[in-house]
Amino acid sequence: MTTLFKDLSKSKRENYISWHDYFMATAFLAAKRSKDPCSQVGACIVNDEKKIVGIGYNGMPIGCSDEDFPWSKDSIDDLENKYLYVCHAELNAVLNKNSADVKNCTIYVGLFPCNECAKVIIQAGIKEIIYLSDKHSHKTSTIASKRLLDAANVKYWQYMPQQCQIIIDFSEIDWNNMNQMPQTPEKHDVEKHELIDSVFNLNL
Ligand SMILES: O=c1ccn([C@H]2C[C@H](O)[C@@H](COP(=O)(O)O)O2)c(=O)[nH]1
Ligand SMILES: [Zn+2]
Repeated sequence: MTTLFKDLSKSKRENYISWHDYFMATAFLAAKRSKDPCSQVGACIVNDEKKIVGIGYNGMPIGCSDEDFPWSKDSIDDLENKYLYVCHAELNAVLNKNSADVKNCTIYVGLFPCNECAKVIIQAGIKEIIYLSDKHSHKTSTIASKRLLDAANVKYWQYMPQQCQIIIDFSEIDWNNMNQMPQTPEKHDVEKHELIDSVFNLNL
């Protein structure tokens, strides 16, 4: 008898995330590391093989403590505002690159790049910017940025994610399966077991 039903075990999952959502979500995940109380920005650089070659978020330079440098933005003393000190997400993503260069790459970023980042993007050879928010579009730094990017033929466009939320749920993992210890446990299996124990101890 021929079956009228599709064998689900043989079909691929349908609700996997798109490339654009994946790279933008990666930028957003990086932004979660930011200490900026007002704007957490993340950037993710991707090459033409869809490989991530750089990730960054806005933060104080190495050796400049997040505790000692200011995070405010409206002190009358410029030296007490973050702007003179913080490294922007795009700069960090380029500097953190794990490839020889980022020529012809695309950068995914939560906030439209400022003029300083536009210069870095252009000089690094990045050819496309995909951004979410343009909340500083009225600022001279954004207007100058667009002028630079237009002149240098760097494409930019605003992305609307296909899913408004992507939830990372660590408890989705198949703990039961991971818990099956082999007869002669390898070192990594013991570590896995310890991890499971510590997760359960945290009541996750
Ligand atoms: O191209 C950019 C522009 C800004 N940022 C960072 C720098 C600051 O930490 C915040 C902006 O702070 P506001 O309070 O929204 O002015 O965003 C960046 O990483 N890249
Ligand atoms: Zn910038």
